[in-house]
Amino acid sequence: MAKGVKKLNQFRDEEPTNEQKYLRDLMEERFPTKEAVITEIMNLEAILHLPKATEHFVSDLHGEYAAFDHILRNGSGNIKNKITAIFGGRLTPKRLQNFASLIYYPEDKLEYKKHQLEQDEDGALEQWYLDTIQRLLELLQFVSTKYTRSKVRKALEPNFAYITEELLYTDPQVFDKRSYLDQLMKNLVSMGVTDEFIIATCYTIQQLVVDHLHVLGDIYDRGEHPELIMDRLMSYHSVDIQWGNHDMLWIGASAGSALCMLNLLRISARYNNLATIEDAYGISLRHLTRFAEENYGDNPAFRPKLVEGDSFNFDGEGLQLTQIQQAVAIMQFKLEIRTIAREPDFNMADRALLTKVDYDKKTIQLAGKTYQLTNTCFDLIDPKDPGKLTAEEEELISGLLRSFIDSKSLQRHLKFLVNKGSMYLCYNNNLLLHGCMPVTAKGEFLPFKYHGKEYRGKQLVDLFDQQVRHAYNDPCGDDHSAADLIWYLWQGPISPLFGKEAMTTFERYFIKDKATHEEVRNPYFKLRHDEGFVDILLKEFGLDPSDGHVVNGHTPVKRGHDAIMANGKMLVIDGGYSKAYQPTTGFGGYTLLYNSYGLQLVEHHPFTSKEDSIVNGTDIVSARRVVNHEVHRKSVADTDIGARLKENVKMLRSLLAEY
Ligand SMILES: O=P(O)(O)OC[C@H]1O[C@](O)(COP(=O)(O)O)[C@@H](O)[C@@H]1O
Ligand SMILES: [Mn+2]
Repeated sequence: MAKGVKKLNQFRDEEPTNEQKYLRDLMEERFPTKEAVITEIMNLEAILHLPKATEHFVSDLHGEYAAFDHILRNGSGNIKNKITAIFGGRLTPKRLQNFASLIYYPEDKLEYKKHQLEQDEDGALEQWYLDTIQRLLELLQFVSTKYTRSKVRKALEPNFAYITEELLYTDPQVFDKRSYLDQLMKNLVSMGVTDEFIIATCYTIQQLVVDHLHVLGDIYDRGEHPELIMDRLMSYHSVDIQWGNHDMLWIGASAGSALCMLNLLRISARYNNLATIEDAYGISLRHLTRFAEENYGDNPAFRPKLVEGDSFNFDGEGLQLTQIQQAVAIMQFKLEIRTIAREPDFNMADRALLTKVDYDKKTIQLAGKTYQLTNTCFDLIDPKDPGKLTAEEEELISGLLRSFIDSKSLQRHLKFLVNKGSMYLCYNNNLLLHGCMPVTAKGEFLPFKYHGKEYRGKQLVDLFDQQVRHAYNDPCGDDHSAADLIWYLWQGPISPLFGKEAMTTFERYFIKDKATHEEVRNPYFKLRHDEGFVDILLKEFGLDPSDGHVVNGHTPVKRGHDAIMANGKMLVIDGGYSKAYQPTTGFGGYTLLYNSYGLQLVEHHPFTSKEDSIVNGTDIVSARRVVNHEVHRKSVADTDIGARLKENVKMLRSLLAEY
């Protein structure tokens, strides 16, 4: 115990918990003198009065790295807002936009500018550098005002921290200081580091404009580069993730669920993204490809989906993908029978579809009706035991599963996804959840029976959260059940991440009647328009309905359809990044910003390209809508971090009383 500190505080009403005692001990060690305690109290009290920092919400990234990267760089339009706030009226709209794209893509924009202005003989480039540095400093100053100096320092590139602080905090109007500042600027030029300085400052501005990022799930599947998104998230300054149903497939594969792995392989073949698995994660698909080529032919139902820019030749690469998709789909349908049989709690016997097929007549019985099957590819199915894998399928699956578990690059990403992620998150009185909370038509939380106990509402998502971690951390355990539960999260009828009665993949491949393709949504999706229902949901998670919101991703919102529901308490922000879904949604999707003034929904145009932004200054923010405007501007004191700081202040005050 530090010198001069009396034995534990006698004046507290209640006996402190072990955790409180531990924290106090730590505090005593960190602040061993009265002066140190006073300084820290003053520091924390000052922080509590700063404006609340900006949170940025994105969702359903689906492997679309370039679009996601752009949205991070422009802070969903927040950088442009700040630029307009300072330079509006001083710069033309074109110059504002050019300056914005310098901040988004500093390296490329600098090259472009140099190339553009180098030929000018009257020193245009030099003037541009001078103006640009001045403007950057002005902007940096503006975006720093929300933070303590120490936080700003942490966001600076260490090599330029000293010089930036001098430039930032010295008043150039004071005459004596002016020559000092001029000298600093000259030094930047004479040492040939102006470009580095500009680049570093642009990234610092990006970092300060958005303090914290929430990713509401579905990072993986459908798009080309989920692995680049994961790398970007891993180096982002502050982020949390709520898992999506697609993310579950990847976590499940690494937790030893063959069924999850087969689903993700099937989707990867369908969207022509097997390169992610082979090149980014180093998992060889040679054996699978050979097996598929030997056993399957062309089949119109299994051809890969074309997105803009794709062109297939259906007797080459396209045929190979068609063969792989069939091979994997059939193994998937076989394994579904086994899993459904060994997990009676899942209550999914009606989805063991291969057991309902008449293999001679090529028909299936579904809900008492018989349907003709088309485009079948059932040669490797034993009609007497349709769940049985052939010896080669068996070997193929176990080899692939081993490779998923052994892939170091994949495990690096998934470990981060599991550790930074969760089923849901309560953050600053908002509930963040990818899909839904399964309910009855009356809005009562649906029970899920698991190993003899019933779970519903918050308890249910907590159960899933705990089991996902358990399965991921013990991928080779004998007990299948936690890994099976991850698959249940992908397509189970009471999965909060799926939110539909059944996934009709089989029907879409083999049955013409479109009525069988429909996936019936849980009543949650209707009820979430109702304010009373959203209030109940918030209360279930211990949040205050008068101030809280629920944020969901998962369901693409069509342009013109409202993403703001229940009197502004329910917000749905499926990003719409997925190129494959843009023809349906008609635009680039929504993101959300939450700053000290309130929440804003941001609408995006589909992303074109980085080059377009650099050369033409194209931005993708199309409109912003205020969800709510705080009557009193929110400060750090009103946030979760603020609540923790207040606790610390309380503890420090009691410590002070004892010195
Ligand atoms: O468009 P695809 O590739 O056929 O996938 C459709 C499947 O994806 C799902 O929509 C799930 O994905 P989302 O979470 O992106 O909605 C299923 O409900 C559906 O069966
Ligand atoms: Mn989803």
